[in-house]
Amino acid sequence: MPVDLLAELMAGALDDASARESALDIAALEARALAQTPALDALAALAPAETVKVIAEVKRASPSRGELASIADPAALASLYASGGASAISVLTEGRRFKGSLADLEAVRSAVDVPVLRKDFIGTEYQVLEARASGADIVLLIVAALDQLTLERLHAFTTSLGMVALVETHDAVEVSRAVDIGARIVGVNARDLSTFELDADLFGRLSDRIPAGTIKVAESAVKHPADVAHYRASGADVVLIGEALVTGDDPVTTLKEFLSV
Ligand SMILES: O=P(O)(O)OC[C@@H](O)[C@@H](O)c1c[nH]c2ccccc12
Repeated sequence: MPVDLLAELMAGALDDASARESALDIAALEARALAQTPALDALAALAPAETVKVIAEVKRASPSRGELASIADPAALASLYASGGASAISVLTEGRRFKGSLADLEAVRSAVDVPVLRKDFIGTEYQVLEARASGADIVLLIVAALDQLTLERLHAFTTSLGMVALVETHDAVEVSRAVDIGARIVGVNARDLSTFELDADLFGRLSDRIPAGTIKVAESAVKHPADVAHYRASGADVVLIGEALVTGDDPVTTLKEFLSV
């Protein structure tokens, strides 16, 4: 039986969050979250427009691709992304396999004035509060990693904090589960998080199942401008790009090329 990598990533992220919780309890964390400047309006920032939008990701490594970039200064990279025209910045905060942290998220938050996404394996209210306390405006909720009641509860909790969730799917059943909880932003990840296989046509096959009025995000597998054009032609409002931006020499130019398809 193949090891379920998504389950492993989720279990690791939950363990790490429990360790942080023994140093800062949920009441103290909540106080920090509520003391933050209110979340930015990510629905407005990512709203469908005449041209495609990009969420640019700060990503040092991944389990499927290994080391990608050292990124000594995530704030500086995020500023470049914003100046290149990114509509939001995604920050991987998972430490074990993606080599990110909440400190990265905080650094990015103070460097840019576009919405910031906490990209992690989120399964508890504690992690959602951490996102807000570190300045996130958007959190990732991965449908495949959550049972429907938990998904619904975390989605409602995210909204109650003034944030919005990017609800990530990978098949038709998951898209209907996202729609059922009233997701306003639905992502389709071309990468299967259990096997890491890529399917760049998956977004196109699922796109029509996402109702009008929902922001449609195509995630992963963009290497060239033609890949952005492909997602756009299949109905993507927003494309989420990591590897191609962190491994290229010049993220601003790369981003501009992606945005001009
Ligand atoms: O580096 P890429 O292929 O451009 O992919 C970015 C992003 O879609 C990917 O990092 C991602 C999408 N969903 C996730 C969930 C967890 C961790 C990572 C991800």
